[in-house]
Amino acid sequence: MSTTLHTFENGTALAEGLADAVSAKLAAAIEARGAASIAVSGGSTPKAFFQALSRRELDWTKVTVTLVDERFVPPENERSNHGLVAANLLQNKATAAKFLPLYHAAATAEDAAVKASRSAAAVGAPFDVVVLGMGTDGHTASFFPGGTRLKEAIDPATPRGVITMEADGAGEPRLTFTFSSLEDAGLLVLHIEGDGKKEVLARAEASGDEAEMPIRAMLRRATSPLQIYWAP
Ligand SMILES: O=C(O)[C@H](O)[C@@H](O)[C@H](O)[C@H](O)COP(=O)(O)O
Repeated sequence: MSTTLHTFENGTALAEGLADAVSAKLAAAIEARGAASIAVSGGSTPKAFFQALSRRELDWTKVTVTLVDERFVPPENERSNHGLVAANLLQNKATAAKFLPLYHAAATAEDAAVKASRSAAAVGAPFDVVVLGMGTDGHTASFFPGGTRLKEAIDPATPRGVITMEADGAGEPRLTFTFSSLEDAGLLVLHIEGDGKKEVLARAEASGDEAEMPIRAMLRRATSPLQIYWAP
């Protein structure tokens, strides 16, 4: 498994550079098979990237956008990643894209995960683009240290799909694609910003258990080369 570090002078330059790389990959997929798929992460980091990507000239009607993970809340909840993507990515040119939610108004997070797995089965196998984030605890997606189903989530033998996850620090129950759903994306990206996250990455790249810093599963075992995008 290989990683490549792409360093930018600031977040704005990174957002534009990442939007260029992602839109090129999506356009190539549309050219090759008439469709493209992208799974993005939530959190605070990706907002400027989403806004830059939303302005790129693409046949967005052929693009399916989904989430790497989601909090088990409806889109109108301020914690919703769907809400974040709707407000920042599904705008401008990208308004025409299809969105595939992970959250479903179901009795339990487990019921929602089953529905999300079913609807996602026809989309990402593999995804054309996956953009991961990373928490200061070394989690990515909803692969949290101490997570209820972490071992299952990062096990390469676990099938593609969406599973639930609960963990201290995760807030609500989470819905997350499994490692096997994400690690072979056509373009696999880790987007982090700030010196603090750079230090967390350095710790993750050192020796230690994947369970301690689950981003290590991607750094060590992803099939696709991991493109790390960083700005101070
Ligand atoms: O739902 C989420 O929170 C994300 O998918 C999560 O994995 C995120 O990428 C990291 O927590 C980093 O979040 P920040 O960008 O806010 O640091």
